[in-house]
Amino acid sequence: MNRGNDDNGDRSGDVPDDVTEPWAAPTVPTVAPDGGTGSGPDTTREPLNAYVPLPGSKSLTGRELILAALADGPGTLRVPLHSRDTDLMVEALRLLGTDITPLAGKNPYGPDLRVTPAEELTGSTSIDCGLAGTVMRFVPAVAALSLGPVAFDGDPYARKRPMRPVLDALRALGADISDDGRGALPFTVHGGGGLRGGRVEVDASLSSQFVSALLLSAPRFEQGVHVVHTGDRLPSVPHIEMTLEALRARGVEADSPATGEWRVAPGPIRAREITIEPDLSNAAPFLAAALAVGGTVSIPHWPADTTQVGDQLRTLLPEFGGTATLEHGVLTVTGTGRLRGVNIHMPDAGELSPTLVGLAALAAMPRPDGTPGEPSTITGIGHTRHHETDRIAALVAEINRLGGNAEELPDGIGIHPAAMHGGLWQAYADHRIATTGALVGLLVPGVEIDDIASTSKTLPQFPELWRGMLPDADGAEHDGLGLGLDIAAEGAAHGAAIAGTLGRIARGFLEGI
Ligand SMILES: O=C(O)C1=C[C@@H](OP(=O)(O)O)[C@@H](O)[C@H](O)C1
Ligand SMILES: C=C(OP(=O)(O)O)C(=O)O
Repeated sequence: MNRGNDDNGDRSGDVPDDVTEPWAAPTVPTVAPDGGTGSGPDTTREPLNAYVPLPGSKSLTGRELILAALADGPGTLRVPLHSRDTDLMVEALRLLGTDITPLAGKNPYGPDLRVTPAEELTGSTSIDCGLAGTVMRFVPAVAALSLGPVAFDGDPYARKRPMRPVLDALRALGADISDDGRGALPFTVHGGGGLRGGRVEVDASLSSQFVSALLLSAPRFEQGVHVVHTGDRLPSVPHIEMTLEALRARGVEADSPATGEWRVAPGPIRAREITIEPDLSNAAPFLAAALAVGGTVSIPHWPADTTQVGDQLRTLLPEFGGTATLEHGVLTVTGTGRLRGVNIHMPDAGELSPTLVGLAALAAMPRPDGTPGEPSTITGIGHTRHHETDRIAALVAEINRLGGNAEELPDGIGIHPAAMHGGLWQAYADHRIATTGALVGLLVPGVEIDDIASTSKTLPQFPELWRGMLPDADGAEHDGLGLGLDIAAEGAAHGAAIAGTLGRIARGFLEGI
C-alpha cells in the first residue's frame, strides 16, 4: 500500500517503493461467435447476473457517530460501516471520552455500535485522521468542546488537503487553534470546554465538508450557528442536506434560510437507534460494470428516500446506455455492453465522478467492427482535485498510461476516442481511483492496480465483492472474507447467480437487518 508515501502525486509510471503486490484486475472474457477474443466495449461477453449487498454509508456512519457522541444519552448504530475512515472516526471520538462498544449482531460486515456520550469531552490527546476528509474536517469542532489540547495529523497526503476555511471559521466562533499558519494538518485545537457559536462566514468552494463540520456540532455551541458561504460555487450540496437531515432527525432545529446559508439552533441532540443505509456511492463501480460488460447488477436495501448523492446513479448511469430500475428496495442496472459517450456536469456528485470517467474511457474505445468510440466530457468536478488525491490529474494520467486519450479541463475531464491496453494503474492511495482501474480492467486485459488495499478507506471487502460479481468460469467459490456464514439462496431467490462469498454475505446481511 502506498499510504505512507510523502506525496501521492507521482504520475511517472513507476511503482511506488512500498507497494508489495499489484492486484490483477479480473477481465470478463469475450465469447466471440468465432471463438476469438476482442477487447472493445461491444464485444460479446458472458453477461453479469449479480446481486451485491453493500456495507453501510461512510457519510452517514461518520455523521451519526458524531451526533451519537454529542447526544443526550446512549444510542445505537445498526449496520454501520466498518472501514478505515469510520474506524478512525470511532477512535477519534473514543479519545475524546466517548464510549463506543461493539454489539453482537448478524451484520456480516461488522458489529453494531453502542455509543455512550462522555459526561464531559476530554482533550489532551492526539487524533489520527488518516486520509479521511470527514475526520479531519468534522472532529476539530468536537475537540473545541473538550477540555485540553487535541493534536490532529494524518497520512502524508492528508496534509495537502485544504483545512484553512474551516479552521478560520472555528476560530471566529471562539476556538483556539494553532497551525503555524499552515491552514492544513497538522494542527492543535486547544479545547476550552465549549464554543460561543453565532454567525460565521466560510468559503466552502473547495469542500462542502467545511459547512457540514460547523453544522454537526453546532447544537452544542452556546448560540448555535448561522453559516454563510462566501465562495462563488459550492460543491457536493447533497452532503450538506444530509447533515441538516441527520440533525433534524435528532430533534435539532436546522434549516437553510437562503441559498448558501444554514442555521442550527442550540439545544439537545436526541439519542436514537439508527439503521445506516448501504453506501450508495460505493455501488457506483458495481452498477457501472453491468453497463460495461452487459447483463445486470442488483444492489439490495436501496432506500426509497435518501439524502445520499449515490442515489443520483439512477439517472447518471443510464446516460451511458442501459437502464436503472428501483423495485422493492432493489436497484437493478441492466446494460448491453454498448456504451455511449456522455456530457455530464456534476458539481453535486463529485465522489461519483471517477466511476463515470472510467465508463467514459471504455465508451471511447473503438468498437470491434472498427467504428470509433465516442467522446465524453465530465465537468463541474474541479473540487475533486482536493479529494484523496488530485482526481482529475490522476484519472487523466492513468487513462493515458493505458493508451487512452484523456485531457484535463479546468473543471473536469475530456475523453477522446482511443483504444486502451493493459498495464499498471496507480491508485494514489485513493479508493475511488483504485475501483475505477478495476472497472477499466473488466474490458481491458492486463490492468494491474498498484494499491487495491486503498479501497479499505470505505469498502474493505471490495476485491472479494468485485470477484464475486463476475461470472465464475471454473465454478470455484471465492472465499476471501471468512465470514463463516451459510451459503445463501438469497440471490437465487432474486433470480441472480451469486458466487459463494457474495451468497454468504447476502444471507447474513439480509438476516441481520
Ligand atoms: O460530507 C461528506 O460526507 C462528504 C462530502 C463530499 O466532500 P466534498 O464536498 O469535499 O466533495 C464528498 O465528496 C465526500 O466523499 C464525503
Ligand atoms: C472525497 C471522498 O472522501 P473524503 O471523505 O475523505 O473527502 C470520497 O470518499 O470520495
